[in-house]
Amino acid sequence: MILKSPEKSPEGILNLFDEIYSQARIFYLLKAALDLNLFEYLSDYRSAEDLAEILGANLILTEYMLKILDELGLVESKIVDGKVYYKNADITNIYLKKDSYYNIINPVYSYFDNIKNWENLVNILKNKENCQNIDVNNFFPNVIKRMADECKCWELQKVLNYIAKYEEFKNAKKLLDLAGGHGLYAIGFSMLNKNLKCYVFDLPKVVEETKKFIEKYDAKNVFTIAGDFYKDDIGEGYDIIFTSYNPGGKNPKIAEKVYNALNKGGLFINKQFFPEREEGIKDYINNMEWNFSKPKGLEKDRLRFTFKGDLNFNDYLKYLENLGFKILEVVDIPELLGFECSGNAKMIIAKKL
Ligand SMILES: C[S@@+](CC[C@H](N)C(=O)[O-])C[C@H]1O[C@@H](n2cnc3c(N)ncnc32)[C@H](O)[C@@H]1O
Repeated sequence: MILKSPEKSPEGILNLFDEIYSQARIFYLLKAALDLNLFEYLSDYRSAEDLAEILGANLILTEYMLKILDELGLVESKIVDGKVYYKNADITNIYLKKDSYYNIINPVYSYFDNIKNWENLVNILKNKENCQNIDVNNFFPNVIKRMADECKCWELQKVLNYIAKYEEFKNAKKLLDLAGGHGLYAIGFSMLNKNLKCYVFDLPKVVEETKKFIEKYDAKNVFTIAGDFYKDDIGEGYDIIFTSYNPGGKNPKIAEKVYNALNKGGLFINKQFFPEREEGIKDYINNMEWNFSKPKGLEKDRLRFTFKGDLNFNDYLKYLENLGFKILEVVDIPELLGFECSGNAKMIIAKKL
């Protein structure tokens, strides 16, 4: 055996592990940087010595960490008298510093939480029920805080400004944000149209959080309705029903409820993921993760962001038309945002005839 090579070289296997290991190391380096509040100290240029001292960290490791963060575009460097100084890049100041209104530190930490499931994958794989015993009422109050931080720094403004151009919006008096969670869309709509009364419908424990956002933004024309949209009445007489990333957003029964609750001539604006094809490893990983848990009260289907009873995109549009909607527009969300994001999100704008 010792004199005979195998038929194939180990290059493929070694490179695969090496590449993945490098990415994993960067992942944990970023976690350490955030755990140490490293970016909090780099608003202005500092040397590695200075930073190591502040953090109580090893100098050589701090130097390498800064070089890596520089390569990643999170800090920038300058050399003065042969000495290197580092400070945060602009995007780091905007998104990774605690005092920035737009910081997304909380959503970023969900990566560090979720990776624990992958460390525990054998157990998850062997637990054939794949059940985490949380229910929607306890799960969503945290999810929506993360989603508020995420949407408020780009998607929220893009969507609000897009919808504000509609005459139907300008003339609207009553809007429902169905499964509105944090309520930032409703709050934003109420700022764009001062004559509009906005209602955020969501689960009882979630609307307790919504109320905190309403108070924070001093939104006098935004109100909450606690309920379960599968079982409860969602109200009536709305000129606009908006809904975003709502588990019922591809469900025909919810579409019918929306139709009945809208005034004639009113708009149904539905922003959802329509993941219809699996196109490779990223989709497989995301869909695998989606199947790690099944919170009680959510009938998840196999693909990420899909639920039992959902219609696919084309059938959903046809269903809306059969109900009596005219599809005015379908907006491609990555196009609206100006960058690619996974999940094939679309915003359907339909008018009740
Ligand atoms: C993914 S979050 C979306 C939040 C917000 N619309 C956004 O786009 O950022 C889904 C929302 O649906 C709500 N939800 C889930 N099931 C619900 C139900 N049966 N009745 C009412 N709301 C529900 C959750 O509480 C949560 O606020």
